[in-house]
Amino acid sequence: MALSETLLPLVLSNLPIILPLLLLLHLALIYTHNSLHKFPGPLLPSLSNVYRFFIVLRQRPELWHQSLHRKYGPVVRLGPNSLMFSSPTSLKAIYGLNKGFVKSDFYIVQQAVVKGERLESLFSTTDNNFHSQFRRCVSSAFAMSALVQYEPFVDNTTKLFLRQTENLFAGKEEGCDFTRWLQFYAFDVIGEITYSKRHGFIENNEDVDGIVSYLSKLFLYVAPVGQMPVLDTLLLKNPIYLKLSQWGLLDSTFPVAKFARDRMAERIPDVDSESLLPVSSTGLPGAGPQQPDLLSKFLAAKEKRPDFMTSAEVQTMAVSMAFAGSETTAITLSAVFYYLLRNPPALEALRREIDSFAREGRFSDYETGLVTWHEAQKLGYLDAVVKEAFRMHPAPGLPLERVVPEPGVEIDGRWVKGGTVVGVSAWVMHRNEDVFGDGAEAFRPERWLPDPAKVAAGEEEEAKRIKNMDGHMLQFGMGSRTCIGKNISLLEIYKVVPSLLRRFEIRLHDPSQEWKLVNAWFVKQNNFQANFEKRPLVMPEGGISEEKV
Ligand code: HEM
Repeated sequence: MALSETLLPLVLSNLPIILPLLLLLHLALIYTHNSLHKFPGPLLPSLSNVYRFFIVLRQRPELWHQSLHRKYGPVVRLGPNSLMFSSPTSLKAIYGLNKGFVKSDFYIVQQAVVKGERLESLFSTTDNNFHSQFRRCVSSAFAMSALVQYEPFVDNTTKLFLRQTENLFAGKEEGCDFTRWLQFYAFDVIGEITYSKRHGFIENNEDVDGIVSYLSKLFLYVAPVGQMPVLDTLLLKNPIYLKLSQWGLLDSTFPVAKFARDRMAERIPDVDSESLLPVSSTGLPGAGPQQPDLLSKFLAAKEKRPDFMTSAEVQTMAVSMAFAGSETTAITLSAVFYYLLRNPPALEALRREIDSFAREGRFSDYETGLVTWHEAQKLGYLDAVVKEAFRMHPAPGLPLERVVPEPGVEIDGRWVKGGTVVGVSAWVMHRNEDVFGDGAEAFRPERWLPDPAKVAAGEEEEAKRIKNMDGHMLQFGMGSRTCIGKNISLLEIYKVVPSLLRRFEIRLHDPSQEWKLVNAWFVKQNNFQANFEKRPLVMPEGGISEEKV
């Protein structure tokens, strides 16, 4: 008798037992994958990424991450192949330079598709070699020393922003959707720094080409799908879609990419050094002072390294500026104002600082209220407020995932096998009381200032405490993949916050209303309505000198 004749009926008759056994075996293999069963964590997420997908879909995963660490300690198993850490030492182990970690597939979900091909950006590439070459090509455009060149662009947009805030919202009882208004500001500043041309959000007080809502929707997709990247190959990057895109039958180019393409077309026709210079905001070449903008620097990098930087890299870089630099800056600005309005003593202290600076005649502009980067550097309480807002509300709301290199590494004294996805969440790290002191849940800018009582006991200790806090801030990431646009965003934030406070009294439209957070990779605020009243500029006590007007 053939084996199949005896075995098949046996298997079939025992299916009700065999199937559950196979399922159990399968689950046991997942559970023990990479020996991750040795790490604490809830059972269901360790068996399938579906659990995490739904948590992120519900848009407040940072609360889940915080509660997991409270319950399980400094390392938690977050999925079949992923761990989340929270200790200060894990930061260096995971994000330290030259450790060989690469970004996880979460970032591949964020890659755009152009003509059926995935487009790797500086932000989304998972290839360390490609990344380091790319970063080297463009890094000088983002150096602190380049800021001086961008300040006139930020000034243009900020002055318009102040004017429009007065025209559109001052004295209006209905107030304004502050987060949205700050988003318009951030998009226009980035447009101006990148192309010397604003998109027109502030002028028109509208979401030009639906860019803001497109980006929001994209992040709502990226965040949950990034928990199960395989879904992306069934959804936005499915083979049919890729083919249609390759054949040109489907053009899903993001509106910012179209804007970038048009600006490049204006400059690329004859690429000599003259044509790399930007056209002015009016769009007329030669009108107004010419400053090098980011696009001109990316084009110059293309000239210098044609073997690496093609037009595609230039365009990707230009588009990344809007992708990575607008929402994140707007979120931070919203956080600064929300926490100030919710904490009147902090708002009062900042006003006092700005007003006495004005009374001493230390601002250069007493007409529009604009504050220069150089002046803002001298406002110590402003610095404390901005840092505290970054701490309380870091823009990235998910762990910054990295893949452990083979054969594995030791993190916090525990061996983690190669291939495991690990990460730290800024929302967890920033509330670590060992680093940030007691009451880390509360907004208290004073924690960033030397405590006068302790200074008496030795200034060095206080300086060390503050430096240590600085070293554990994760809002810009850490290590080789740290935010390249950090200086640009700081330039915007440190200028526009005091400028707005010089010009306006700002209050919450309805203090009984809390803002509503949506964590879709970046933690955006909704329901933040504010009212503006015009405020006379505080003048210097000794009168105003001619050149300061
Ligand atoms: C407050 C504002 C900003 C915040 C909170 C922020 C946050 C971040 C974070 C957390 C990362 C690292 C992501 C990771 O490791 O997974 C990053 C990378 C990056 N950011 Fe920003 N960012 C801000 C502003 C900007 C601006 C203004 C620009 C452009 C002008 C920009 C461009 C980039 C780019 C290109 C990268 C990728 C860098 C690399 O991988 O080498 N960001 N940003």
